[in-house]
Amino acid sequence: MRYLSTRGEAAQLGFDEVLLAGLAADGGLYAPLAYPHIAPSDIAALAGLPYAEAAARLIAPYLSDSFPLEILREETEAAYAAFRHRAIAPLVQIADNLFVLELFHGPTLAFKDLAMQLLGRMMNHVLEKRNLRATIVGATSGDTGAAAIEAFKGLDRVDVFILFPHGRVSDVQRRQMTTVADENVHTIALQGSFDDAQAILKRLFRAADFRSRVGLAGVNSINWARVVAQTVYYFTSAVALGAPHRHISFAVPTGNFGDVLAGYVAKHMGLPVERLIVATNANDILARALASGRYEPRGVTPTQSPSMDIQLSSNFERLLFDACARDPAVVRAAFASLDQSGAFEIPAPALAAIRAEFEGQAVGEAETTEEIARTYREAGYVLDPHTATGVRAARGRLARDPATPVVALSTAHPAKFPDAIERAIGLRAKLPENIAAQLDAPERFTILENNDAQIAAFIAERARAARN
Ligand SMILES: Cc1ncc(COP(=O)(O)O)c(C=O)c1O
Ligand SMILES: N[C@@H](CCOP(=O)(O)O)C(=O)O
Repeated sequence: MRYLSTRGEAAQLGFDEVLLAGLAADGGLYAPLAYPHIAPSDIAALAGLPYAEAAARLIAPYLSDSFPLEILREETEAAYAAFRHRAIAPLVQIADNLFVLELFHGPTLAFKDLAMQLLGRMMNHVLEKRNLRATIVGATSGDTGAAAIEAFKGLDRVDVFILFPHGRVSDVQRRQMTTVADENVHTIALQGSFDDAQAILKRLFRAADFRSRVGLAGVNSINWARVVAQTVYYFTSAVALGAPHRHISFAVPTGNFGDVLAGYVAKHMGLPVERLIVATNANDILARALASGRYEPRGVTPTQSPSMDIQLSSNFERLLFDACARDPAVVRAAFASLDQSGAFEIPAPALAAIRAEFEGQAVGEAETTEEIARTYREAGYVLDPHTATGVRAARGRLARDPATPVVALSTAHPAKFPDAIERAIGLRAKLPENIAAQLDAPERFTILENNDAQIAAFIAERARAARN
């Protein structure tokens, strides 16, 4: 498989290069030349397979020769071996035709582990094969950072730098990142929002000198491998509910648009997906853009679902690219307009194509709290506040289409957000014991200003790859 940039001005690359490249040199995101087609009989054959085997079969068509199926199988098996649930991503029914897909049984209690545990192994494999070092820089609104640190800590070939918005992640999320003692892990509390952190990251990728000096690599959903690994649970959950013989809708708590994009990719690989419901919190740019056709960030509002406190959703660019018939000039014009005037209009045919597959719903703070309380009252099930936005949006969909099952992606364990849970149902969700114990270790992080030069200097000074 070869990959091209959404902005059309960077070289086409193979999978290994895309895995290490992160952002394309022209500022675009890599997308495969075509989505591989999985035949209905091959989808049906996923039923009953271990998650790791399903992952190997679905990811294999995206790779290059350096990853024969046997190596990929070893890596998927190792990636999911330590998950706390045998099914890896189990489904729980909470109402008629409404299912929660639990994606929080990995080591850091969020859906990021499902991709990151594999990405860490794949990246290490390519670095070893090429005898390279990498400097991973990641932006996080709370969960990607912990998952990346867990996946890459202690690896000799990698240094990890994570930028998180100072004071805007939950205590548990911050401690998951800052209590890790490994020397190759560096956490930066940025005086700014997640959007500021991601903007810095993208500018660092475009600084050619810095990029090559430190061997810059990215593990945000900028990295195509993250998106591909996230397609797997759409397949496994849909198959458990009767796909390919039945259509399924998915409601996805959305911020950077990586998770719901994976659902879209799964659909374009052949999975019968009825609707993709983009659930946002009060940071509702995606719901507004789907309704009005205008993509216009309005500044980030802090909420009880902090991981979704995002306005500039990186992966929307990949969707726009497809929706405008893969014309990179349209994508370049849209992002030039965003830079210059703070907004862009989605061209009418692209908007129609997007609306044919997606719908958006913004879920406010009071509704989120209400949803946690309602689901607990009616089903005895505790939702985390991110998942609650998805469940709320799923109920809206079911009111319009009661016949099609809706899977709401549960993106985090409720114990990561104990205050929100206590407010809603008066109970404090408990962390698994091994995780609670780790979080008591001393914290280690550096507060830095929202300033590219300062951050680049901090990274260059500490990155071992810069010293070779
Ligand atoms: C718990 C949680 N839910 C939802 C999201 C949103 O996912 P995405 O950024 O892929 O849209 C995130 C962050 O990515 C998250 O950490
Ligand atoms: N919500 C995310 C934001 C980054 O998303 P990513 O999927 O692009 O890594 C977080 O928790 O950090």
